[in-house]
Amino acid sequence: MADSSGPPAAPSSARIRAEALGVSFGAAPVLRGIDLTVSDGEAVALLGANGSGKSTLVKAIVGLAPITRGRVLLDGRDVVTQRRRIDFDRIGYVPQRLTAASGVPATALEVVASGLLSRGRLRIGRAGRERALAALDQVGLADRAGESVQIFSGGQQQRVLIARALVREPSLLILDEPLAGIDAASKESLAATVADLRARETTLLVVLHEPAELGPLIDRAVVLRHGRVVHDGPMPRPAPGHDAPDHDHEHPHAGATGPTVHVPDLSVGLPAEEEMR
Ligand SMILES: Nc1ncnc2c1ncn2[C@@H]1O[C@H](COP(=O)(O)OP(=O)(O)OP(=O)(O)O)[C@@H](O)[C@H]1O
Repeated sequence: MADSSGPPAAPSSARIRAEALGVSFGAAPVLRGIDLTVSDGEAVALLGANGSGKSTLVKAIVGLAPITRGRVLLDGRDVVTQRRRIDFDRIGYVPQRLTAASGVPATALEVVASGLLSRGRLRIGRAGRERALAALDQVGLADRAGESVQIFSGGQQQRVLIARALVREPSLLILDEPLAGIDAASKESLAATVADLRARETTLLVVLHEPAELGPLIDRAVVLRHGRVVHDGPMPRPAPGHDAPDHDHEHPHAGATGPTVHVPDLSVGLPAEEEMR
């Protein structure tokens, strides 16, 4: 069986481990030999220009992108060959640019409680509702629990979706651009949620658009460029001009306290953000 004859498990502290990971869509390689480790309790940001492969990498990590080379281990288990042995109940994933409003009228509480429906559990019950309310409280929306998500702003809907992931009390949470295109109040609330998760020692992998986002809450940044890791270390500090589309060079940062880092193009993708509005 693949489970018993598979390669040896990763060190126990590694929640996520990508080894020489390659993903291709048809003939087009999107990830080209990614090595990445996220250890237990770490908060790691994934950065890079539009199209560099960030979403594809997080999808591959949860087994939703076709792995053509290398492997991904979650808690030491291969996401392809040992998938059934991975405890996905403790792993939360919030994809990019979804809305919580599907066209079916549902309250925020109902959307969050739906995160508990799994393994044939078709009823939520009072305890489930209390957990859903607690998760909404974690994202600052407990007072809106009974309202329809259809009237929520994009940022509030994003917070509801994060609450739906949090209701299972995940010990590992993967967020794909949670701050993209959302209002200032929701950004502030999500930063507070992330601080709360850090206090609970939740392991985090968060795709971000700019290095400054969530800065002090992040332990390490991994920067992708054209499907490769070009930086894995302290959060880059882009100087003025670093967000120009053609900017890509190496130089020391005057007065920087941390090490000099290679800062690739981290340009903000305004069109993508506007899609959210
Ligand atoms: N299902 C797919 N089929 C074909 N190509 C895809 C698919 N998913 C992603 N790609 C391509 O892979 C490349 C990387 O896309 P990805 O969404 O991972 O980038 P990203 O870094 O997350 O970008 P953004 O910051 O704009 O979200 C893009 O060129 C994209 O068009």
